[in-house]
Amino acid sequence: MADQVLARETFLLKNRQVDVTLSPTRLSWYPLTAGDALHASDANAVDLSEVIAVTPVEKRCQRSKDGFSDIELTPISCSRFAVHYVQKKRGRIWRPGKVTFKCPDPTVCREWIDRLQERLNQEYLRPRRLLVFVNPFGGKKRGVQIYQQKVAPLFDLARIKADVIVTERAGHARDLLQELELNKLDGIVCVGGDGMFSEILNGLITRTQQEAGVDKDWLAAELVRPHLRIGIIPAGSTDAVSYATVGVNDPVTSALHIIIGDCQPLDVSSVHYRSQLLRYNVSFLGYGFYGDVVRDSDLRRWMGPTRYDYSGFKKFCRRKIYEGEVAFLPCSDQGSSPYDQIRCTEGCLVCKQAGEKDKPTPFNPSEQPRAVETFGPGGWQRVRGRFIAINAATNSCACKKTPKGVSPSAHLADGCTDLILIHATPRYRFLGHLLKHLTDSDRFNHSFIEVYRVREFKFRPVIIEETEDDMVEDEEAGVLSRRNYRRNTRRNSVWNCDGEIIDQPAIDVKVHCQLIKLFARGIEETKQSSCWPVGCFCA
Ligand SMILES: Nc1ncnc2c1ncn2[C@@H]1O[C@H](COP(=O)(O)OP(=O)(O)OP(=O)(O)O)[C@@H](O)[C@H]1O
Repeated sequence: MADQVLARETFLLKNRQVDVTLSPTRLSWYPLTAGDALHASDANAVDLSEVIAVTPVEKRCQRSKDGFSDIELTPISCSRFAVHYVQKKRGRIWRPGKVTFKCPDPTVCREWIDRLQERLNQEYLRPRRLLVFVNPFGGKKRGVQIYQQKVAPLFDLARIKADVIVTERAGHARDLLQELELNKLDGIVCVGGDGMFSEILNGLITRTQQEAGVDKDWLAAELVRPHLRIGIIPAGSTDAVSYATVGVNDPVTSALHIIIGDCQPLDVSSVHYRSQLLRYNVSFLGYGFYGDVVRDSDLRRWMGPTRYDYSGFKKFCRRKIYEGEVAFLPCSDQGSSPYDQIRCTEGCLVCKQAGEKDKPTPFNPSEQPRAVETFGPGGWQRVRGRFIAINAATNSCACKKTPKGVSPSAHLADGCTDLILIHATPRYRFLGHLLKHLTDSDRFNHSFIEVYRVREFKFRPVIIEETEDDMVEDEEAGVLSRRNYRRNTRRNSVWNCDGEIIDQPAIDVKVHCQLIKLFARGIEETKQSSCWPVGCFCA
């Protein structure tokens, strides 16, 4: 099928004759004259799935040939068409590329444009109509500029109709998603950071459950998958979701993934407090250190992205300890582990198998039980301890600061989250663990860290009584003075839920396998494979 020739013609490319062939999946061209090889940097084939658009080039300016006026420009009409396609650069960056063919006559040119356009129309995953939300205040406040200058021209080129809404307040996009007509859309795009993405995610899933009559507050509910895909144009401070699903935080790359209709399923965790849904989450949940950092940094938004460094340093110096109990339901796939070094890349087999196993069952509202399970039986395990941090990484959570992520082997769509328990330990050891996030080394190889791949977990904080024993133990470790010990053990932390704050410490979390789909394709393998998962300093 791939070798079948649909059309073949001789055209001019940069004034050289080329033999152009169209197959069902590729457009390729080769120089006809021996020794007339194309320049090494010129492509000589493109996959039709990665063609952005085909456009006629009606007129072209050429220098007059009379020899008297070099600078005089004469428009001449000619028969040309341009094929715009995705060019892959270093470090998983994509850019639009263009090749222009000159045809023997206008009829042939028209025929080729129609033929190529027809093939593109058959790419049914490509979006035709999108709803775009732009956060004008995310990251460096360049959301509107990024959309207008880098994204809108590409959407126009690809003939995508975009309805653009610039948000006026926090929560605006989430509220609009409850009322707007979504039926005619092929996807929703957010221009902003992780907080903005979280709004769209929560708005879309909530709307879908409402329409399907699913009780979102019921922890055991089988949630219904939204039919719309979400696209992320990164314009925030961290852009962790973009890093984890595309590999870079580059607006043009993400726009091109949207245009060609890439599709990446993604796990979503629902976070509950008692019998109430608090939020949906896709990447990171952190209590203790990371909860304190997000709470502190939220008060310093005026500092821009550097607020995370400042608050991180401050909270590291404080090193608070929180006591509590974690119960979790381990992943049913015995072969999958956070230590297995199997990285989730484009076309990941682990995610594929999880998706096949976890086909959604039709929803029946009459079957909803109301009982709320606490620390349930049936495979549940518990760990009680004094923790610096309790983290859950539903994907690698890679970002610029942590190129390989919080949990490098976590998967985008395996229905599990990696639960990382960091027990109380002296500062220098915790620092050793944190520094490993900057390198390739195994960040879990410490006696004070336990990691489990789980489908569900619950956390209950414990306000501990101070005992002599505890204090002696801490003093022996040389970590905390009595005064600090009292100060450090009394208060609860908050949860950092994809960069937003959840105040209730006692939460129940359940991962919903492949609940949503993004316009992305996962982390592409590159020749510089050591640079996984991108954003890596050498990319
Ligand atoms: N018009 C607006 N005015 C004020 N806040 C807004 C507006 N639109 C959205 N928001 C809120 O701004 C918050 C932060 O936005 P966003 O995530 O885009 O940027 P960021 O926090 O800088 O990036 P990141 O989350 O990647 O660190 C979001 O929680 C969102 O709800």
